[in-house]
Amino acid sequence: MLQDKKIGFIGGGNMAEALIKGLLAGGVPAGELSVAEPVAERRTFLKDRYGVNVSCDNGEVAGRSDILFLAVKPQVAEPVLAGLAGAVGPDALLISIMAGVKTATIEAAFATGVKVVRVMPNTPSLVLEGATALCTGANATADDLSTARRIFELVGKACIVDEKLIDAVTGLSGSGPAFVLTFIEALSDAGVKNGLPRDVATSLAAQTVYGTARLLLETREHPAMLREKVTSPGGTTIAGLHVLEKEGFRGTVINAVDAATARSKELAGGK
Ligand SMILES: NC(=O)C1=CN([C@@H]2O[C@H](COP(=O)(O)OP(=O)(O)OC[C@H]3O[C@@H](n4cnc5c(N)ncnc54)[C@H](OP(=O)(O)O)[C@@H]3O)[C@@H](O)[C@H]2O)C=CC1
Ligand SMILES: O=C(O)[C@@H]1CCC=N1
Repeated sequence: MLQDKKIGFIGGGNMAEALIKGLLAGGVPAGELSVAEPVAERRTFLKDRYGVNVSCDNGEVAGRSDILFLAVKPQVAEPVLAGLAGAVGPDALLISIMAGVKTATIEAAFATGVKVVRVMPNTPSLVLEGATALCTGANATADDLSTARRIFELVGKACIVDEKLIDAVTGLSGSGPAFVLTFIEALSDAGVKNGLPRDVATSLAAQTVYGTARLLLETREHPAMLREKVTSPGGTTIAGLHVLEKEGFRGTVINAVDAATARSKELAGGK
């Protein structure tokens, strides 16, 4: 039961907040959650908003956690892991959400046998609509993986993948919200260019993306089949689709996900 576990976070940033919100919504008592965060204003915010325990001491939070989230930027992984080495209990489960950082790198920083689950969530977890993929390191058990999966199912959808696919997940769904938001902003700009007020344009653009995603998920039809139902012969949609194809829209999207995936692989080297 998650309710019986003490859960800690190293780093109290955007993703930690999204997960805290989901855990609370899932019935985990605030008193069981602790966050180690260096910035005093951020600690005050998290304590006041969510009622969680806060500390500026990573070791203190690690020492009292059955499940410990590693939620700092990958660029500070090395010193943070080194600082935690003696503080993590022998049965603790480490759940890393750090982009690019391999389970083997985390395991190497701790005593032999440390249990690590590596996860790539995304920011819609904040509104319980996250998309997450998880994989295990060398020592985490099937039970550990299912505990971690249950946590991420509190904040959205979760699936299990091999660790070699986590960089691709990072490029697609980890970074994906930024790509989708850029698309929504562009749709809104286009509406404004054609005379719509900004608030109307942004609301129409966001609802169109949200509604289309739900249509796809709920009908389980192929995207091309659903697109066909929008596209009248000689109509407006085919005129727009022609421009997207001419301008290389699909190739650009594929290149963007490729670049994000490649960057995730680079982060493994600590760069
Ligand atoms: N944001 C996203 O969409 C996603 C992020 N991730 C991964 O999640 C992790 C966190 O990202 P995100 O929440 O966006 O980042 P944030 O910068 O919002 O959060 C990281 C937090 O950790 C704090 N911190 C810095 N150094 C330390 C330290 N030594 N000990 C404890 N805390 C420290 C930071 O403080 P300060 O601000 O002072 O540096 C900050 O508050 C990253 O590894 C990222 O790759 C994964 C999926 C999606
Ligand atoms: O931009 C990043 O590096 C992180 C990882 C995935 C989303 N944000």
